[in-house]
Amino acid sequence: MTTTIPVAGGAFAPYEVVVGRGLLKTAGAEVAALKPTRAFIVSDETVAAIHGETVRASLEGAGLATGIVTVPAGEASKSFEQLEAVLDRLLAEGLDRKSLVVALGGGVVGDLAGLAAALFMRGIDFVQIPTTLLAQVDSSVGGKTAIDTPRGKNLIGAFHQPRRVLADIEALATLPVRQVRSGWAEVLKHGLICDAAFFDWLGGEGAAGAQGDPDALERAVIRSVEIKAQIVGEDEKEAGRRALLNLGHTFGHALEAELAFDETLTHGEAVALGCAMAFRYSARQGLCPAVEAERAEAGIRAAGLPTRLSDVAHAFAADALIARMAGDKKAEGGRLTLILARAVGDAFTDKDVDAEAVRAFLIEEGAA
Ligand SMILES: NC(=O)c1ccc[n+]([C@@H]2O[C@H](COP(=O)([O-])OP(=O)(O)OC[C@H]3O[C@@H](n4cnc5c(N)ncnc54)[C@H](O)[C@@H]3O)[C@@H](O)[C@H]2O)c1
Ligand SMILES: O=C(O)C(=O)C[C@@H](O)[C@H](O)[C@H](O)COP(=O)(O)O
Ligand SMILES: [Zn+2]
Repeated sequence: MTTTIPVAGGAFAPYEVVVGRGLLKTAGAEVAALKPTRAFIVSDETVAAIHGETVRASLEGAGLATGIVTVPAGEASKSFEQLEAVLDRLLAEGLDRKSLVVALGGGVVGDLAGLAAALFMRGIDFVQIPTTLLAQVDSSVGGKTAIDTPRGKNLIGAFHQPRRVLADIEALATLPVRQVRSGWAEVLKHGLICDAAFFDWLGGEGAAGAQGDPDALERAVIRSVEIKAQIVGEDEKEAGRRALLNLGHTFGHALEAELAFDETLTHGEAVALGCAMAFRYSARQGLCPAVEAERAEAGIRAAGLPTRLSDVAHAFAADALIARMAGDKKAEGGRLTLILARAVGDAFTDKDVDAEAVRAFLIEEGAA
């Protein structure tokens, strides 16, 4: 059985996210229905070795000319160097404007391949086949594509929506447990933003999902995609409500950048810690009851995710973190923007954050 979730709102061509089992094997027919001249796979070395042949055979079986380009696994591949390598390969392969890119992998591959598709001949179609939980619940939906630079996270990118998203729950069976938990962080984020009942389910009946239980994972993917689809349908380019999806990211991206995007923290772990910090900061500023910040932190920690700077083996400096946060894409005219909360399930955007209050908070949190 599959579940189909529409992503629509008028600002872009509508598309569907299909969630189900065995979708890697049937991807060929789904892609062929879009009638491309070719369907070229972009993946990373790890995913290509596990799932590449299934998808390649499915595309070929559906009569599509195909091929595959891979990048090394990991965040470091969201780089100018790998973007250039992928684009050069697409050119060398002779793809045309009616060719289609198939992004097969986690958020790194989706963001990189999506940006390559946005740039190739000024924009060609792409299909997302997300193989991590994080990519299924978040990065494959909504059209944000990007690479990092040493100056910060996702600073070079484009909005480019996929034509279709195929989220195969069976693909998650090979995912390391650390990566399952990492994706769970973005799932928890969706509950923290706007669905307190979902957040409580994730910590109760649904908690097995964080350990890889496929039924709980499927429900978590479906509800997450419903939440994200509704928000991006209203606000594709983050003029307003979409910024809520950045809960935990202003802190989280600053931590990732300070760690030079190494493996100390995955993106999901940084977001988990960032969400706990956003709730504690909200409580400190009197915007949210302390008990709600404790509820948020307990739910995140119960899933085995970090909630405190002391959980990370690195000495962070408050000023360095603030400088990173000032370079965040949400900052306007030098003012920090943070996504804060009144309670679990009730996040809001604060565009006028006092940097001195954040500095004091970071020092209370253990930054130097
Ligand atoms: N565009 C967006 O809206 C958006 C949203 C959230 C996150 N992101 C981005 O996504 C990235 C993180 O994505 P991620 O967490 O998927 O990381 P990732 O793509 O690096 O994947 C994590 C690891 O899992 C491996 N892997 C992937 N699928 C596998 C499978 N089925 N079996 C075994 N191993 C598998 C990968 O090779 C990699 O080593 C970050 O760069 C983040 O900024 C983007
Ligand atoms: O889709 C969005 O909008 C999000 O903010 C989702 C985030 O989980 C994701 O990490 C996104 O890439 C962050 O966007 P950025 O604009 O802060 O780079
Ligand atoms: Zn994220």
